[in-house]
Parts: sequence; structure tokens; C-alpha cells
Amino acid sequence: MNAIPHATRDAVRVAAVAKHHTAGEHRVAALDGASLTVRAGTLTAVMGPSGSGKSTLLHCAAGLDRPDAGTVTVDGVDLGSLGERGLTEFRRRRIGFVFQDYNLVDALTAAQNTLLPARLAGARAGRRHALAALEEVGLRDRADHRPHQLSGGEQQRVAIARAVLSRPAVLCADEPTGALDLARGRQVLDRLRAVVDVHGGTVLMVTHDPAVAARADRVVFMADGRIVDELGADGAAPAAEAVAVRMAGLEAV
Ligand SMILES: Nc1ncnc2c1ncn2[C@@H]1O[C@H](COP(=O)(O)OP(=O)(O)OP(=O)(O)O)[C@@H](O)[C@H]1O
Repeated sequence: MNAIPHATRDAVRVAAVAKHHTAGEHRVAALDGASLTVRAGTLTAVMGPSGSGKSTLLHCAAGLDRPDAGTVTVDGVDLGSLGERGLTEFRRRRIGFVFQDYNLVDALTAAQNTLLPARLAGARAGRRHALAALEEVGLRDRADHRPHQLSGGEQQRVAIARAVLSRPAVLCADEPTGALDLARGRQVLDRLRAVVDVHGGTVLMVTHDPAVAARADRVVFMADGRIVDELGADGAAPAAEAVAVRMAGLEAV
């Protein structure tokens, strides 16, 4: 097989993407020519002032929103070339989500939720695989609990177990630690790091917290619907202080 090493492949390519939202008579340019390339096997954090377009960028990269202009390519597939059904299937098979409100199916147990994307994709994964993935996120003993019986952080970890099992091309995380206390937030981040460092996965994460962003390999900064700056591109780990200074600069504008 001509496998390309993970670190040299692009998992996500967002090129000159524009996206407008309409609220009443207002038309807001949430993205205005945003471009971002995410290498496979890396953890990238997206930061920026409130309203700068972070969530919209993540939604476009995850195939949940369609851009008005520009292209989004995930794992070599131009999402714009897919119809609704094709896009839904691609999302199920190739994109993982750690979102506050887009995570788990209430009617299913943690183990069943962990298996869901793999099963939908036709993989022959069974309970044994689900338990192994849940073990990795420290939740093997909660395998038969349903989402409402789990805390927010535990639900996030089930969503990560899912990614461990189904190996999406990219795992998109929107404020994965936002609702968690420090210790639980750290656990979730440790697991996201393991998705990258142990399993060779790719994570794209939106966060407001410089300390969280400092766990990424690269931090990109948004303002007015575009990527305007970044840290870590030279291979040096971004420091929380440097991230905070850049953010303060953007928020002061
Ligand atoms: N569904 C929507 N309808 C109308 N406007 C929207 C919608 N979603 C986002 N916007 C607007 O688009 C712009 C970008 O929003 P987005 O949520 O992407 O920013 P963000 O950087 O993630 O913000 P925050 O940090 O506050 O979550 C904002 O001005 C926002 O008000």
C-alpha cells in the first residue's frame, strides 16, 4: 500500500471560504475568505475574539455548514462535490464530533454510542471494541449508562472514545473543555492529545482558553472571518503566555 506518512498529508483544507448568516434584515459575514490547512496527525486550536467566526469555520470544516464560496476538502474529498446524502454519509464515516449539543444519542448506552459511527460505516466492530475504546477514556465501567446518566465531561469522553474506535479523518471539537472544571477539562485534553499522539488522528478544536490552546501543536487566530495569525507553525509548542498576548492584541482592535 502506498501509505503517505500522516504528518505530510492534509486532513483538512479550507480555501478562501466565505459564509454569511442572515438574521432578520441583517446579513453577517461570519467567514470572509478564511483559509486553513490542517496536517494529518496534529492538534490545531482555533482562537479569536467572540464573533470572529470560529464556530462557523469549524462547522464548515466538519461539513455541517456549506460555504457560500470557497472549498472545504477533508481527507482529499471536496465536500462541495457531495450531495446532501453523500455529505451525511461522509460525515458519519470520516468526521468525528465533540460538540456540546451534537454528541450522543440519548436512547443508546455509552457502548452503543461508541460503536455507532463504525457500525453505520459498515465496520465489523463489536462490544469488545467499544469497551476497549471506553477503557482508554476511563469509562469502561459506565459502558451501559445512557448519556443523561453521565456528566458533561463524561459525555465528551464517550465522544472521544467513538473517535478512538472509528478513526475519523478529523475530530472536530467545539470548546471541549468549556463546561468542565479544571481537572475534568485536563482529562478531556489528555484524551484529545492521545487521539493524536497514540492513534495518529487529527483534531481541530475551538477554544477560548490560552492554557487549553497551549496543548495544541499549532494555534491559529481568527479576526473578522479570517485566519490572521498563528503560533506553533515552526514546530515549537505554543506557550500559554504567548497565546494570551496574541489574543489580547486581537481583542484590543
Ligand atoms: N445562525 C446564525 N444566524 C445569524 N448570525 C450568526 C449565526 N451564527 C453565527 N452568526 C454570526 O456570525 C458571526 C460569527 O459567529 P461564530 O459563532 O462563528 O463566531 P465565534 O468566533 O465562534 O464566536 P463565539 O466565540 O462568541 O462563540 C457572529 O457575528 C455571529 O453573530
